[in-house]
Order: sequence, then C-alpha cells, then structure tokens
Amino acid sequence: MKDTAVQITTHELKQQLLDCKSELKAVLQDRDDKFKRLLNFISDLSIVSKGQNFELDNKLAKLRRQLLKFEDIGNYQQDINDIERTLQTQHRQLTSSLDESRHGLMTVASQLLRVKSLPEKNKRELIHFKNEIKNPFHTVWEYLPKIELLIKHYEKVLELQFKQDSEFEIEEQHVALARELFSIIDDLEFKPEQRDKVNTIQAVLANKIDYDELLTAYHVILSLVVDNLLREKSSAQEFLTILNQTLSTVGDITSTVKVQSDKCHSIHQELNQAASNHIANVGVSLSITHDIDELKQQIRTQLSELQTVLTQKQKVELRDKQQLQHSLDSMCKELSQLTDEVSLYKDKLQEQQKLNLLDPLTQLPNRTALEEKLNIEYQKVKRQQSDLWIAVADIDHFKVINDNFGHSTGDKALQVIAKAIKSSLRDSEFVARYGGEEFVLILPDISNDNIKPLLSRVKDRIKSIPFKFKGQPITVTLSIGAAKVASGEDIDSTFNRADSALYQSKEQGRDKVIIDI
Ligand SMILES: Nc1nc2c(ncn2[C@@H]2O[C@H](COP(=O)(O)OP(=O)(O)OP(=O)(O)O)[C@@H](O)[C@H]2O)c(=O)[nH]1
Repeated sequence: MKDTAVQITTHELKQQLLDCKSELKAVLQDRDDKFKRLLNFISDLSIVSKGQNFELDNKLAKLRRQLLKFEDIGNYQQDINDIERTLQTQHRQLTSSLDESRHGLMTVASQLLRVKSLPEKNKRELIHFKNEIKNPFHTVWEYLPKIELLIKHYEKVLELQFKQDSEFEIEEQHVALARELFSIIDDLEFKPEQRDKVNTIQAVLANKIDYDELLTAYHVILSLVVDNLLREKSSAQEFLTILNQTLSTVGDITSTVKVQSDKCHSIHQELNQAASNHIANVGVSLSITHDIDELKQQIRTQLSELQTVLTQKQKVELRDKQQLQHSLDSMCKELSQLTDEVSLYKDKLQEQQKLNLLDPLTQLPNRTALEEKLNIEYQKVKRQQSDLWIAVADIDHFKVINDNFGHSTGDKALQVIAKAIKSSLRDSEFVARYGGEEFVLILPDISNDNIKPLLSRVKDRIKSIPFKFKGQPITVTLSIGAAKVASGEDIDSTFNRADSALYQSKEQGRDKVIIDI
C-alpha cells in the first residue's frame, strides 16, 4: 500500500515537474516576446525622436544594444531610469520653447496690427489669430499651422506695402550697393554741367540712404552715363554728316567746273581757229588781189569778222571767269564752314581729352594722366640717368571729416587741399589725384638732401590751412611716403616703396614724411 502511495507521489511529482517545465517555457517565451516588443518599441521611439536630443538618441541606442542580449530586465533598470529623466527634461524644454514661440507669434501679430494701412478685415483676422494662440501649445504640430497662418498675414501686409509704394527697410546688401555705386561714380567722368547732380547723389549715398533714394541714385547715374554716350555718339555723327555734305558739295562744284572748263577750252579753240582763219584770209587776199579798193574791202571784211570773233572770245572769257569765280566762291564758303565745324569738333575733342585726364572733383590730373606722366618721366630717367622721386600723400583721418561734417564738406576740403598741394609745387613737378583722399607727386631732379624739406613744406602747407567746418576750426594733416627710382628699378617697384613709406608714416602717428631712398 505504502509502495503504491510512493509510486503515485513519484508519478505526481514527475507530472508536476513536467508541468513546471512547460510553464517555465511559456514564461520564457512570454519574456522573449515582451523583450522583442520592447525592442521594437525602443527602435520606433529612437526613429521618431532622432535628432531632437543627442543625449536621448545615444541613451536609446545603448538600451537597444543591451536589450538585444535578452538579459535580466533588472540589468537595464538604470538605463531606463536615465532615459525617463532625459525624456522629462526634453518635455520641459519643449514646453518652454513652445511657449516662447507662442509669445513670439503674439509679438509679431501685435506688430502687424500696428501697420496703419492694414484694412479692417485683416485687422480682425489678426485679432482672432492672437486670441487663438493665447492658450499654450502642447506639441510642435499645434504650433506649425499657426506659423503658417502668420506668414500669410505677413504676406498680405507686404503686398499692401508694395502696392502703396511705401518705404522699405534698408538692408546690408543695399548699403553695399550704395557703397559700390559711390566708388563707380568716382571712376566715371562727368561733364561739368552734370557735376551738381552727381555731387548730390554722392552726398545722398554717403549718408543714411533709403530704398527709394538708392533706386533713384542708380537711375540718375545710369541716365547721365547714357546721356553722355548718346551725346558723344551724336556729336561725332553730326560732324561726319557735315563733313560728308561739304565734301559732296565740293565734289559737285569741282566736276561742274571741270565740265565747264572742258567746254570753254573747245570754244576757245574754235574762236582761235576762226581768228587765225580770218588772219590767213587777209594773207590770201593780199597775195591774190591786185585791185587796191577790192583788197581794202576784203581786208575790212576780214578785220570786222576778226573783231566779232575777238569780241565773242572776250565775252566767253568773261563768262568763264565769272563762272569760275562763282564756283570758287561757293567752294570757299563750304570750306570755311567746314573749317569752323572742324575747329569746333577739335575743341570738343580736346575738351573730352582733357576731361578724360582730369579728376572732375579736384581738377587735378587723374590716374590715367598720372600713368602717362610716370611713363614719360621714367623714360627720361632711363635716357638721362637723372633723379626721379615718387611721393604718395594721404589725408589723415579724412573719414572723420566726412562722418562729422558731411560728404560735401569732405569734397570741398579735398578741392582746397588739392589746390594747395598743386600750388606748393614748381611747374616741372606734378601732382595727380590717385583716388579717394590720396595724391601722387612726381618730382624730377631733386637731390636726396632736398626731398624731405620739399615734402615737409607741402605737408606743413596743408596743416596751416585754417579750415572751419560748421564754425569749428579744424586742422587737417597729410602723411607722405616717398621713394627715388633706383638704378635698374622698374617704376612700379618705386611706387610700391613710396606706398610702404606712406604706410610707415601712418603707423608712426601720421602727419609725417618718410623717405625710402
Ligand atoms: N567727401 C569725399 N570723401 C571721399 C572721397 N573719396 C574717398 N572719400 C572718403 O575718404 C575716407 C577714407 O577713409 P579711410 O580710408 O578710412 O582713411 P582715413 O579716414 O583718411 O584714415 P587714415 O588714412 O588711416 O588716416 C572714406 O570715408 C571715404 O568715403 C571723395 O571724393 N569725397
């Protein structure tokens, strides 16, 4: 009986063990399924939140790698807690940034509402929009459509601004354009009568410009340039047309005179022939007629005919002379008119040539003229082994004058300084405006000992000018650098040495002459 009981118990135990085993298997299977689901969830979460927070990205990636090992969940507890904290922080940050964005939207909407020209309908829409965004956003998705709406409002306002042609805010690129135009104007040549317009534009460009002024400036300068081009073109064309007309008139006269003179020549020949025939007839009458009365009669007749021929010849000659005189008169008239046109055109050309070589503001030779002069003087140095100095002079802190007293005051100061430099030099010496507030002096035949005193005189002359801007006495100084053409040196290198000397003069406190021998 006992054996049977033991046997049953053993059987039961075996069964129980089997049951337990299969339960364990089911539990393990369940655990694996849950792991897999958790892993999938973590993967999805990683994908959705990727890029929002690097810390969170890294932590989720680490957890994914750990979960793949299918170890005890307790091993990941620490990581899961970390992720939870990061998520909470992320949520707080997101909520506060959504709140900030919401306030930003409110501010922009309020600003738009201040646009006076905004129609009532748009104003009402904007007020409604403002009311709508009073409540906090919970997700980015709620926030995005609001931005979209606000952009639409903005577009409407911009459209209105365009329509009403009202002022635009000046941007950095506009300022850059204004600067660019300013320097283009400096490089362009304008006629003296255009200078006032150009100066006004430059003054506008140098100050605070607005969008409309910038457009106008571009427009005016462009039309002045086009005007100059057309004028040049039409004056050249005009001259050529006149030249052509005169030449064809003179050509016509010459060919008429030629035809007339050919005709006259044959008439003269005919008349001469007739005259000699009459004289020959007299000879014949003399030899064959013996009766004196008849002879007299024949000679009288021949003489009278000869007289007629000679009178005719005289008339023809007079007519020829008159015609020739008339033709010559017309030709002279045409030619004198042409001479006047030529000299007028020559003056224009000379004026243009002068204009091309002169700086319009200071009336000093410009950079092109400087280059020509440098070349000529350099060739002389090479031929005669003479001394030649190049000096570069730059006004100190000129920007301050422009900034404090305006660009047109700066322009006037430049004119005065240019004149003063020019008048402190001898005729054999040369000064050009190199650009901006920089001048270049070409000084031939000056010894090493004399160059510094000469340039110091120029410098001191400028310093002594009693400038008074807006009632305020101002001293303007020059910094000068100079170099002598060394034996075998090219002119550009000398120029660069003079320029470096100027740089040193600026470095050493300005108002100085530095010589690089
Ligand atoms: N009024 C006027 N100003 C000009 C002209 N050309 C250049 N300038 C101005 O000259 C100034 C030159 O300034 P900077 O190059 O800074 O030199 P700076 O103020 O003279 O200072 P340093 O040379 O360093 O002593 C700028 O403000 C230019 O706008 C011009 O034709 N007329």
